[in-house]
Amino acid sequence: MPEGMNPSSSQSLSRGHLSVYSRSGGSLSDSPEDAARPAPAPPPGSGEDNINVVVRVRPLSNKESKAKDNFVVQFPGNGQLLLEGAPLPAGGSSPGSGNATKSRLFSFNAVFEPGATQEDVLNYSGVRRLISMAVEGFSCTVFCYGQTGSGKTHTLTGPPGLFDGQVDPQSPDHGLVCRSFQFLFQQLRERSDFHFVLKASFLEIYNEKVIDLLNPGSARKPLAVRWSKKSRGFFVENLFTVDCEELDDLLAVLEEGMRNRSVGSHGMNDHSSRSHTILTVHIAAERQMSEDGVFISRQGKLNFVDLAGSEMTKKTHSEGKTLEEANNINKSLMVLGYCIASLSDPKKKGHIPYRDSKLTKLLADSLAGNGVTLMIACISPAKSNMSESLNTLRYAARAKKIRTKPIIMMVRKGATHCHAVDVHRGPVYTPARGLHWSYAVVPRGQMAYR
Ligand SMILES: Nc1ncnc2c1ncn2[C@@H]1O[C@H](COP(=O)(O)OP(=O)(O)OP(=O)(O)O)[C@@H](O)[C@H]1O
Repeated sequence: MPEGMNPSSSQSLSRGHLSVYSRSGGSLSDSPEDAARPAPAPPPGSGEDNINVVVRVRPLSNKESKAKDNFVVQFPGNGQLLLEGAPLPAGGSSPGSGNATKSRLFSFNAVFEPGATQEDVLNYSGVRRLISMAVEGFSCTVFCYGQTGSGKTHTLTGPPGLFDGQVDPQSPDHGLVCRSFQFLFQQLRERSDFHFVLKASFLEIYNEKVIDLLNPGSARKPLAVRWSKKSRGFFVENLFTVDCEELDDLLAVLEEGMRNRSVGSHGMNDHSSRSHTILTVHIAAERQMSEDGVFISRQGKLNFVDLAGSEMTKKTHSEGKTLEEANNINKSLMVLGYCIASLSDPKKKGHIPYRDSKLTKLLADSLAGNGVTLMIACISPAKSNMSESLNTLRYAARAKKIRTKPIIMMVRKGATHCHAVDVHRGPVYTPARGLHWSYAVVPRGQMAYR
């Protein structure tokens, strides 16, 4: 148990550490065995996928325990979470609702109780399936969302200090990123039918500026975010990408980025991320399709996004530089909130304000494009953080309604030329094999994920 956390708060939970909701045929809540299998095809005809959402509740911190803060979260099971005594909005329809409270029940793909380990999060959040899908050519994103000090960085990379000095890759404190890298290489070793090429990049968005965390020699010179007509998405110009042949190379990328990112201290977290970070692993899988030198290359992607936490500056006692950072963090999270609200409301079919922040430009494809996305909402169980936890859970519940259209991106390379094609997985009939799931290569622009 890392320093600063109250061990008794996790011991007080007797119902196990995980509460999983398994949709029939759903893609999350996988057992380790399920997740190790290749990602199954989505149901025929759907072509769409919901953003999967899990919640992690951290233990009470020592500070919260010392202040005799109450533990206000209950775990009824089945992916449900009950927030006790949440305030009703002032001016609500019920009489006297200004001071009134009500317990609120939420339902997610999985809920991790305070005693859940880092390994539990790898095994039961659905991230193993996401990695399998990235290997197959899908663009996959894991992002952590929540108030400052709620455990986002702890969940993705581990507790503070883990990357100072010599790093032990076997440390039980490692978060989802290091564990995912190990699982990814395990998957690649099992796929000898493809030749894989991995590249990684690591950036942060600090005060609305994109900084390359792998190229600090550039004196933190901000990079431009541009729109690519070809890929119909935003990208960061001149971002450093590193070839990663071995697991150690990916771990070196993680360590380097973690050392270079912006961290600060305020009233609610001594090691607070002052920026949003995005670590991306590009996974190109190439296979020779015919004797005459035609290759198919699948272009998968795995993004790990550690969002800076929303802050009530009164509570964090931010001032000067920390206040400027907090304002930028809150502003970009507000734009993200607008985007999530618009995307989750089927009546709002119009404009989504992606262009209003660098963060939403770079997350646009994960939120509503062709990607597969997992959101990990992190909350504190303390009564003093009730309204922030309620906000996070509302965001998370909204995000769960967003639907994306995952597709595999492939490039077909001939012996003398190379051109892009779109590839679909779906039912194909051949006399030899009958009806079976397979890939179909179609000219760009005639995409249909079936
Ligand atoms: N599940 C957990 N178990 C044990 N300790 C935890 C857990 N989650 C968070 N912590 C501890 O709580 C503290 C704050 O967590 P962390 O820095 O990850 O929060 P954060 O949400 O990333 O905050 P910020 O937005 O300010 O960066 C850290 O010391 C971390 O190790």
